[in-house]
Amino acid sequence: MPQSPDRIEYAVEGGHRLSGAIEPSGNKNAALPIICAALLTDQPVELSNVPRIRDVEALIKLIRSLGVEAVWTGPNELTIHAQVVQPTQLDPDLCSRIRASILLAGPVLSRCGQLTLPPPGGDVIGRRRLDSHFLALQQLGAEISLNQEIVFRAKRMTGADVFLDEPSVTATENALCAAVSASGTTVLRNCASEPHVQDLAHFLNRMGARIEGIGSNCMTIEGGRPLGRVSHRIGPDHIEVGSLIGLAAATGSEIRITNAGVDQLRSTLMGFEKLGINCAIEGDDLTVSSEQSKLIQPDFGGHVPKIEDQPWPAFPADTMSIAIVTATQCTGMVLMFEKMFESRMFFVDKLIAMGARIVLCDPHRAVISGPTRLKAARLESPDIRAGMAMLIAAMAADGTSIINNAQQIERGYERIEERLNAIGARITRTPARPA
Ligand SMILES: CC(=O)N[C@H]1[C@@H](OP(=O)(O)OP(=O)(O)OC[C@H]2O[C@@H](n3ccc(=O)[nH]c3=O)[C@H](O)[C@@H]2O)O[C@H](CO)[C@@H](O)[C@@H]1O
Ligand SMILES: C=C(OP(=O)(O)O)C(=O)O
Repeated sequence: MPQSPDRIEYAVEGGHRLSGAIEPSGNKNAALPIICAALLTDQPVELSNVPRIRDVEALIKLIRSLGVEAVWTGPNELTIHAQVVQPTQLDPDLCSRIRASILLAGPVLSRCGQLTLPPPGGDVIGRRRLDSHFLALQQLGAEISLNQEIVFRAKRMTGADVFLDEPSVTATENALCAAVSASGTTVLRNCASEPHVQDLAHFLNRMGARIEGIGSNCMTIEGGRPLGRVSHRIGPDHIEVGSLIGLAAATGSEIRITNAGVDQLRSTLMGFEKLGINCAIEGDDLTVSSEQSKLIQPDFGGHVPKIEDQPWPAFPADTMSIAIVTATQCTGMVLMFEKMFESRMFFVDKLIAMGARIVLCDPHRAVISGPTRLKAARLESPDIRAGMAMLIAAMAADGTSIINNAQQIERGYERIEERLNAIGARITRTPARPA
């Protein structure tokens, strides 16, 4: 049956081993706030290593609708010139497709003093709180009212001592963007410090801001400094690197992940080591050899080990679905504890249908006992990472699986079928990607 061009299907022939080198794309969750932060200056901003993914394309449409120029000057090079920013009505459909639409709040408030934002969306993986955003922006001087849309207003933004109620990633990013333009000093306590938060902070400093404490949970921002022209390269996506490690291990492949950003991978590598998967580091490259024990490492005394997500620098929440599918191909038993989102684990019913032995104890905890042979299935991708987990399961399974709703995967992974096919995968995308 013909599909709408916006609905993507992957047919995945399982059982093929991958071999070769692959480079991760730029970090989705760094590119999105940095694109928004480019609106803080009326000077041109040149970005490279920008992932060409659906979330980025949606955000570019949104900033263009505000009168901002955004031009692709190369496959992953983007120039943004926000000579003017008009806080006009934003398309509710585009805003609801991505979580990152909320990231316009800090920069547009700083630049225009007002913004009316239709509700943001993003992955449907549980409640997506906005409270921390409001708490931070209000303390910096914004007034916020909620009806069908969120209305932000600020006559003047002033630095403050802000203690976030939780280390929310996007709330930290919004607060940073507001604080660099506010007059006076802001101290941002209990803030997030993920690689993408750090990347945004370094980008802002390059623009002329003064942010101290980058990488920690307390940043001090000297606001009101002039912000100008900047060139910046987006860092590698550590979640994509984790996905590639899981994929290689689950399919018994040998791959080299080049320019992997190894400095930011410690907790990810520790998580996979618990599954008996060890990567070799050479410079900034990572090799996953096909000779892995894949023996789940019990805790001392032979107890069932646990992989749990937590705010940075601990194991990332977005790598949890990948760790779950990888564990189905490992020997032993492991508890996966996803603490952040209430619905992220529900996709395991699809893995169970493929033959995995998983007990979903409650919405946050699943016990996996492996290894199990997976058989092909017809799957539907509910979100980016569950979609990637299904792609890994399908590539490890016997037979050909169909993954529907694969446009979800493409929200976060650039040309993934093309890049994996180049190292031996057999994925057919419908509709075919234009040459
Ligand atoms: C565009 C973007 O950057 N999206 C990322 C961002 O989303 P986002 O910024 O939306 O996520 P938040 O950091 O705000 O929080 C995610 C969830 O975790 C809960 N929470 C958070 C901190 C904490 O200490 N305890 C706790 O339970 C929150 O209540 C919320 O339900 O960060 C998430 C957590 O890394 C990632 O999954 C998303 O990919
Ligand atoms: C949850 C994710 O993205 P978003 O916050 O953009 O929905 C993700 O990247 O896994």
